[in-house]
Amino acid sequence: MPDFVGAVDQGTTSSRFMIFDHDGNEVAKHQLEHTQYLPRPGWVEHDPVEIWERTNVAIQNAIRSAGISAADLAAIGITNQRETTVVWDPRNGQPYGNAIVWQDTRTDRIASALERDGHGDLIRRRAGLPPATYFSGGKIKWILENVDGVREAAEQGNAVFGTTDSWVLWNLTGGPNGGIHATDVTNASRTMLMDLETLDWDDELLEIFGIPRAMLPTIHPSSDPEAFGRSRTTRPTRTEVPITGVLGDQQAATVGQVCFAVGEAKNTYGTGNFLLLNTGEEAVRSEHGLITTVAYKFGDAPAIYALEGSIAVTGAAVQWLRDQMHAITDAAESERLARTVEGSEGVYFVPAFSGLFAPYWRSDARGAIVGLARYHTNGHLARATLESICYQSKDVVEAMEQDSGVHLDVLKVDGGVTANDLCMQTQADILGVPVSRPVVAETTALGAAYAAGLAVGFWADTDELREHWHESRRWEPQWSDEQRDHGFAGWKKAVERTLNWVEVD
Ligand SMILES: Nc1ncnc2c1ncn2[C@@H]1O[C@H](COP(=O)(O)OP(=O)(O)O)[C@@H](O)[C@H]1O
Ligand SMILES: O=P(O)(O)OC[C@H](O)CO
Repeated sequence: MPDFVGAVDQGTTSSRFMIFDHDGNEVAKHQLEHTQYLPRPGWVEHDPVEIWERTNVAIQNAIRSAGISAADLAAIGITNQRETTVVWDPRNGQPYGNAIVWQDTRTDRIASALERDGHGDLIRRRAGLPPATYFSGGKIKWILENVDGVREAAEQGNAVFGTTDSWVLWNLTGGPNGGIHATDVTNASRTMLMDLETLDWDDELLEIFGIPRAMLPTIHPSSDPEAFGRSRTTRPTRTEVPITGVLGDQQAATVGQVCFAVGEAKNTYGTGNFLLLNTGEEAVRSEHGLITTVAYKFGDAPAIYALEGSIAVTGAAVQWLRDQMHAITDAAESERLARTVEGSEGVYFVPAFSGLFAPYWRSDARGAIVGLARYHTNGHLARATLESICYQSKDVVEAMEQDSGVHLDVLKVDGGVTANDLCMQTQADILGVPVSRPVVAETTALGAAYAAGLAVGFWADTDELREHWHESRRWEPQWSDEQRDHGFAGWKKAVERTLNWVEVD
């Protein structure tokens, strides 16, 4: 058996390839950002060709920097930004336009029409999701209705859909020359088109959206020794490596954080925040604004479900400070700037750039900064930005505790923003529970590697994976209850101010 497992992490801001050893330690990594296209207010796009080319370069470079060859990889896993929708021509690999990213709100009218036409309950019941701009179904419908020739092409089998896992997998396994058009249950559970119980595309949902089944990838378990084929492009040796794990990035982080028992949860802080709570073999329905999703399915074992609190804009608010406001020059500077003041002193920033996701699901919300006086500085704005990440997480933790009855005694965290010490301390203060980060912070790629490695026997079982998890850092709450309650009440008031801002009907 080769000594390593590789993982593609095709994220919202970058694509990376990571190589792990048998103990789950990082051996090598190569990461490349891709362009964020913001052509109109509310629109967010990526160029699928750029994503694939950069992913491919990241794979080659990571293998080279590890000083190994592709033959040393026992398997490859793929994990990805979920929901982001690519439609392409399988005859030549040409996409029909840019990918519509999960944060994009152009489908707000489609989402509200689904509710108005009485389809909301069926979608919630069968797919576990509220009709929202976030999920892929509306994005596919938008492309079919707005991009010339795509509907006819789809009906003839010349336009296929995939989230970026499928796009990368198809290219990695040969593209127009026999590429495999597939996805896994976790990614399919983000489309509004899959029945959570049968784990297959649902004809009634496809009918509602007007999407031909022929466009859709085949759905497989997240960990499978055969279904995803072999990588044909892992140069320099061109050795074919089996691809045996595919799962959405938040589900992968759940696996990487070894949340294998009912009641275990993690919160990932990237472009957005995503808190997932393992609910076992039961697809628990939320009454407090969370969504029901597949956490993972390993081979023939039953699917494991999760309750998820998805937040659209967290690290992206830091990117906004950097790229749009030019208040900082890099993400880490947000911490230095925030430390120039003692606190946010009444300023709240609600970054509802894509409306509000969990637990509000309000596509009519837009961003707001409230509580400003002439006294305030960009230091307060930076504080309020970091606090917005933590207050939004508090909203979903509260919803999760109400839905599940599980009271978190510690919050396991990971993702780019967890490098921000002040933000993590603020999170512990606002939640009133300790926050804990593992040694391997790249839990997303690690989870994809675990799914791939389990399928080929590189790791025996989930008990073995548990042994790899070690805490690197813990933040203890320091605020008084009064301070915490006062701060959260202000946040709730600020959120109110953002609602009903745009017309979506
Ligand atoms: N030190 C930091 N402080 C605050 N935010 C940070 C810091 N470092 C990175 N980020 C944010 O983390 C995000 C990237 O995290 P990552 O986990 O790579 O995200 P993704 O998987 O969504 O691409 C960016 O939005 C960036 O603004
Ligand atoms: O790429 P990330 O880490 O921002 O994750 C994006 C989510 O998968 C969107 O649902």
